[in-house]
This record gives sequence, C-alpha cells and structure tokens, in this order.
Amino acid sequence: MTAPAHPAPAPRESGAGEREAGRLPVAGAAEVRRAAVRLVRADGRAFGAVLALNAVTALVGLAGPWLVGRMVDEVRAGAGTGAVDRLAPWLLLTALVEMLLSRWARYLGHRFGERTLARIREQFVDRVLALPASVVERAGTGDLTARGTADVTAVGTALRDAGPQLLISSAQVLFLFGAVLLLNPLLGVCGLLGTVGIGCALRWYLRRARTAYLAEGAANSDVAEILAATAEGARTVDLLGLGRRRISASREALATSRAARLRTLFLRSVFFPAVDFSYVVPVAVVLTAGGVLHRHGLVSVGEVVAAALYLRQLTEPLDTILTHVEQLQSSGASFARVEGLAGAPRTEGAGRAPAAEPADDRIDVRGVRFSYDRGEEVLHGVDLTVRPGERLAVVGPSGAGKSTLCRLLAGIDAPSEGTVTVGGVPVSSLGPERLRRQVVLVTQEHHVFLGTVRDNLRIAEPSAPDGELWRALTAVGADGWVAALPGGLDCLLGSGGQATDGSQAQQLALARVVLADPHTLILDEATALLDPASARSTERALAAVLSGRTVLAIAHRLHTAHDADRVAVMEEGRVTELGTHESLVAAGGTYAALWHSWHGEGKVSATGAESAGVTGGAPGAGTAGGSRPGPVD
Ligand SMILES: Nc1ncnc2c1ncn2[C@@H]1O[C@H](COP(=O)(O)OP(=O)(O)OP(=O)(O)O)[C@@H](O)[C@H]1O
Repeated sequence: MTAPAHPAPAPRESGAGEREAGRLPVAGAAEVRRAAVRLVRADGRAFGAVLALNAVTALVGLAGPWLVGRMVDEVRAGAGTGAVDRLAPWLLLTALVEMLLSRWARYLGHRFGERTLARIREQFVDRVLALPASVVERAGTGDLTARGTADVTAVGTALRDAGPQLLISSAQVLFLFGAVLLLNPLLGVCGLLGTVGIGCALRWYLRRARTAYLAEGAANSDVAEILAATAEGARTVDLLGLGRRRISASREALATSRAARLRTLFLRSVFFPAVDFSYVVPVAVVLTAGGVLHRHGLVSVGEVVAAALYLRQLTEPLDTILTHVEQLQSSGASFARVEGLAGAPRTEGAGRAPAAEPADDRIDVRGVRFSYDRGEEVLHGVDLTVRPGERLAVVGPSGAGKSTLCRLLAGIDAPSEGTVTVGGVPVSSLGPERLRRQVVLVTQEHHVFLGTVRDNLRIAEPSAPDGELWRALTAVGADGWVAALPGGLDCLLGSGGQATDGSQAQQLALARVVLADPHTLILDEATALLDPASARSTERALAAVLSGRTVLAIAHRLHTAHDADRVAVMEEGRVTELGTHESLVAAGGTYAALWHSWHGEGKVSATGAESAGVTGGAPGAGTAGGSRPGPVD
C-alpha cells in the first residue's frame, strides 16, 4: 500500500504526442516507478534503516492490546485486580518505547526525504539546463515554472512527510493483521473480511485519481502559462488592444482549471466518507463473530477484546495511509511531470563526447529544409555560404524565412533536411559551450538575470577575471554606468535589484557577446524595439562588437544591404538572389526593384520599399558596413 499506484493511463502521457504539440512530455507510470526505485537505491542504506526501525516500532506497538487481552482473561480466570497491577507498568513501558522508536524512525525518514528531494531538485535543474532553447520556447515558460515550483514542492512534501508516514503506517497495518491472525485465525479471517469495503473504496479512487490529478496539473500549467505570457507581453497586448482576447483566454484556462479541480474534489468527497464508514466494519464483524465463536468455546473473551482493540487500532494507520495515498496520487502526477523532462529532447552535444573541432570559420548551409513542429515547410532547400570575415545582409519580405534561417545558423533549431555546418562540423552537434564560441545570435531580446553585474556577464565566460569583464564593458560603452552603480560589478541587478533600461540591458547582452568572443554574429532585429536615443547608443556598442567578426544581418533598411559585402534575397523560404549590391542592382531582379523603389524616391519611401516587401525596423547592422556608421532613422 505504500507504493503509489498508477492505474489508468493519463490522457496526455504520450511523450511523442506532447513533443509534437510543443508541450513538455509527462512520464508514464512505469517510468515514474523506475525513477522512484532509482531514487530509493541512491540512498538505499538510509531507506533500509527507516524500514527496519519502523518495523520494530510497529512490533512494539502490538504489545498494548495483547497485554489488555491478558488482563481480561486473567481477571475472568479469578486473578483479581492484581493481574492489572502487574501488567499495567508493562503497558506503560511499551507505550514509552514505542513513542521513542517512532520519533527516531520519523527523524530518519525525514532525513531520507530531504536528501532525496535535494537529488530531485538537482536532477531537475540539470535537465532544464540541457533543454534546447527551441523546446523551452515552444513549451512556454509557464509549464516549466509550474514543474520547477509547485510540482517539485509537491514531490518534496510527499517524500518528506507522506513517505515516512506511509512506511510507519504500512508496517503497523501488516503487524496488526498478523497479530489478530496469530491471536486467533478465525477472528483474523473475520477481521480481514471486514476490510473488503476499504479495499473497494480504494480501488474505485485509484482508478480515477491519477488521470484527474494529471489533468489538474496540466490545467494549472496552462493558467500559469497564459498569465505569464500576458504579463510579459503587456506592452504588445496594450498596443494591439488584445486585452479582451487575453482576458477571455485566461477565463477559459481558469474554467478548465476549475473543472479539473472540481473533479479531484469530487473524488475526495466520495472516497473519504466511504472509508470513514468502512473502518467500523471490521471491528463490528469481529465482535459479532467473536460472540458466536465464544459461545461455541472457540475463543476466549480476552482474545475477542484484544482482536477488537487491534482492529480498532487499524483506524489510525489506515487513515494515515489513505490520506497519504491521496497525497501520493497528486504528488505522483507531479512526479510524472517532473520526471517527464527526462524524455524531453536534449541540447545536441550536451553531455556527449565532443564533436570534431571546426576546421575554420566558414559557415555552409546545404539543401536546408525546415518546418516548425507539424506546421508547413518554411524553408524549401536553402544553399548559402557565409565566408569568414564577410558582411552578409539578408533581405526579403516578411515571412520569407529570414529569422528561421538565423535560428538554424545559430543552432537554436536543427534543419529537418540538409546541413548547417561551421568549419565542416554540423552546428547542431556542437554543445552550447562550444557553439557560443563560434556563432552567436543577437536579437532584440536582452534579458537581465537576477544577480550581480558580474554574474550577468560571467554567463558567457564563467572564469573571466574582473579585468576582462571591465574590458568587455568598456568595449560596449557600459563601463561608465556600471562604475557608477553602488558596488560596481557587485551591484545586484534584475527584479528586486538595481533597475536597468533597455539600452543598458542590451549593452550587457553585447558585453556577454564580447566575452564569448564568437567569430560569427547573426543580427536579427537587435535594436528594433529600442527608442531612437537608446538605439543610437546600442548601435555604437554593436559596432564595437561587430568589428573583426563575420556578420550576417537581416537588413531592414537597404543602406545596410548597400554597405554589406554581399546581399542574399530571401523569398518564400528560398534564397532567390545572391551577390554584391552592385551586381544585384545590375541584374535587375527583385533586389534591384527594391533598391530603385527605396533609393529613387528617397529615404522617406523606405516604407514604400517596405510595402514592396522589405520589413521595417533597425537591426543596427548598418554600422557593420563601416562606411556609413549609425542608423538612419
Ligand atoms: N515559432 C514558429 N512556429 C511556427 N511557425 C513559425 C514560427 N516562427 C515563424 N514561423 C513561420 O515561418 C515562416 C517564416 O517566418 P520568419 O519569421 O522566419 O520570416 P521572416 O522573413 O524573418 O519574417 P519577418 O521579417 O516578419 O520576421 C512564417 O510563415 C512564419 O509564420
């Protein structure tokens, strides 16, 4: 009864299905059982000690009812109250020993639980860190957060409290039944028959509980996800007037969550009253049968009293077991979600033997096709070579696949077909540590992590000494404001710490790029969301970072393309034109049309170019060309 039972398969259990839908997988019942066994084995000695001590405690607990039975029989045999006086101190002594042993057993159980919880947490963090960025993006941070907080806590509480309690109570139940059977097998059988009702109630509950609790966990994740996404995208929600839609989506998620909670509440509200009633049944059966057996001289009154006391004593451990079985059901579902990360895809190269060293800095894209999850193909056979040291601008209409190509080049997604290699080695086979020394994608997202300035920078280069950190800050023009912070590099940033504005956050992100020192940078709307003043200072920082590196930039304004060494035009998931600005203008194709439209009518008509297909915004790659520093806004 101690092991969590997992009856019905959960509806969202299929790992493959979860992944296809972009969700993180949930472990199956068998995987959860195997993981639980592994955890117990990892601290097998402590677990054995907890088991042994609980068994001894339960054995000592049997002495009480037996002594009371002896008292009854001896008094009935005419020994008088002297028998009570003789046996009562033993009753007291066994109760005291039982209490001390039980306390010790509980202490050992808690220590085992805490150590195991620490193991689960460490394993969870390791697995989260090994998740590819694309998996986290598609699963949403809400699900991951719910698993790392509520689910891990539920598993921890179950291990610390429910685990030891279940062990103690299970041992007590086994020994109590054993004692009744030893006392008188007929009474034992009657007592066992009386527990059939409890068994039925438990079976009914377990058949439904796992599915219900998994559904509740998933619904909670959805609520967390939608709230987190709305809060994160509050500005966009405001700007696009999406408030009503977000509210109605939140309401739907809450309604689903409420229905899932009501379902588990219903199961509990049937199960517990049924079980409460069932406790009385074995005692009543034993007393009734005992009376009949006594009339036929098959049992003594003392034996019937002792058996009834034993069965009455069952109430407490059974109650504990059933309460914790309920807790185990919900924490079992939580464990399935926590353990599910073991089945999630891992970052290619993480924890594996290192791939071959790239021969040089050349990036080759060969026959690359790609589709997001089960969606339609968005890249249809792209071939492209990025030569070391060159500035390559990518232009094309919105939705042409420019950002997707950047993601493949930066190793965030792997191609469905074809290869993306750096120096002859597939980008996806380089672990994150090695990849960031080769290719880094700079986008408009610039997160400031909770921690000191130093922590924020050392993400890129954990062993970098302070001198190197200052050099990186100086390179991006952030040394001034960091030096002015209270504590300088020790100043706490992120939520609750020193506030940073958009351009400071971007400068920190760029300082990390300087520390990582990749040979190739990919720029995708690096400064698009900043206000013009911030964009200018960020673009200056960007110019410093770009110098001496290969740069592939999505060009939102055609002067970027003009200044680049070569221009690639992307249309409908294909590279349709590739060459220098001059050669493409001379060729009179799509790029030439865009250029004439933009150049002929002046910069004001950049939107005209946009309407012709060039996306708006400012990636800052204009600074990369060198001849025309700074953005043109
Ligand atoms: N995460 C995603 N899941 C599913 N489809 C996506 C995803 N991201 C992009 N797409 C689709 O892939 C196609 C290419 O999009 P992509 O963002 O690469 O184009 P783009 O040329 O960079 O456009 P833009 O200039 O507007 O950013 C589009 O049809 C887009 O809807």
